[in-house]
Amino acid sequence: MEPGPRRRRRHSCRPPVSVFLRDPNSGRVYRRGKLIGKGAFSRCYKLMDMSTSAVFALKVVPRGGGGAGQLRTQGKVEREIALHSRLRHRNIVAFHGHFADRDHVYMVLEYCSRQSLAHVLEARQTLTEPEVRYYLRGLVSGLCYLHQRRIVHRDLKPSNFFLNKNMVLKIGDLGLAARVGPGGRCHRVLCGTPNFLAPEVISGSGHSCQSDIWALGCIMYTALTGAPPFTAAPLSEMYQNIRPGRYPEPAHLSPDARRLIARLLAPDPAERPSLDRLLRDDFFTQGFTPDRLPARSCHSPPIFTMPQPL
Ligand SMILES: CC[C@@H]1C(=O)N(C)c2cncnc2N1C1CCCC1
Repeated sequence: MEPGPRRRRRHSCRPPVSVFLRDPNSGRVYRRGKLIGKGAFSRCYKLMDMSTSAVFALKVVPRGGGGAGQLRTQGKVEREIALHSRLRHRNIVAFHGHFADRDHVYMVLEYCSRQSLAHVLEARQTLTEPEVRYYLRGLVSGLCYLHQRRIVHRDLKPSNFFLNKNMVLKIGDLGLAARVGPGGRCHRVLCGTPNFLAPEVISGSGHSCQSDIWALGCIMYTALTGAPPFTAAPLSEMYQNIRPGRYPEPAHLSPDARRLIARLLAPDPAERPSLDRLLRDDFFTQGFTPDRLPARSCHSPPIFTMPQPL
């Protein structure tokens, strides 16, 4: 009997995630809540600590039954845990613990009840300049912490910027993050298609802190105009626009915003501002930055009442 064609493993035959989970390292018992999302390699759930009722986000990665793809996923997960578990910063998603059983690897992460900046952009299309200053300030602060530890994120994009109930921005998903070598570059092959690829990454010189800063430029442009700077299809045409840093001039933005975007999207990585120079740019110093945002700004433009001079 000829063996039939090997059936590709369908996702449906993934082992189930039990409702009660015990972290053997801490002894904590958690109750798994509803599924809040599915990625290519992971499923995410709401999670409650049974003894404190504290709520977390659980990221579950199945342990493969062998096979090349699984080995890569295992290495990837271990690297993400090794990197994320050592980080602690207000604008980085808190890592509360990890454990594994026969079928899965579990990561207990900070729960962000207002989802991500991608959801805000989906609801609002564009943000006001004060809101963009607010989000960029949190982003720059978290990114500074990563870059000081020689870690490049490599996949900065709105869906990786989570928002907690107080609208504090938290950089998450360090699955593609990597330590940069002494030359300040990371050449590890990227097993994901990052959104905002910098010219030097396309030309194969590898990721650096400056390629994260290019991504900030793409995010600032997208949040202010409602569309990414480089969108052409096919990919080859988009790359032809990225290399020289050619994007549609956002005419209706303020001159300070246009100038900062042009600096961040400089084709030469050495010309892009460093993170601390970024916060001293006129865009930040000449404009009002709110200390916090109202939750309603997730779906409608906030009205900032300036403190009136007495
Ligand atoms: C757990 C995965 C991811 C995440 O990393 N965090 C911190 C998070 C924190 N809070 C809510 N959701 C979070 N997510 C979502 C779940 C579905 C897609 C991404």
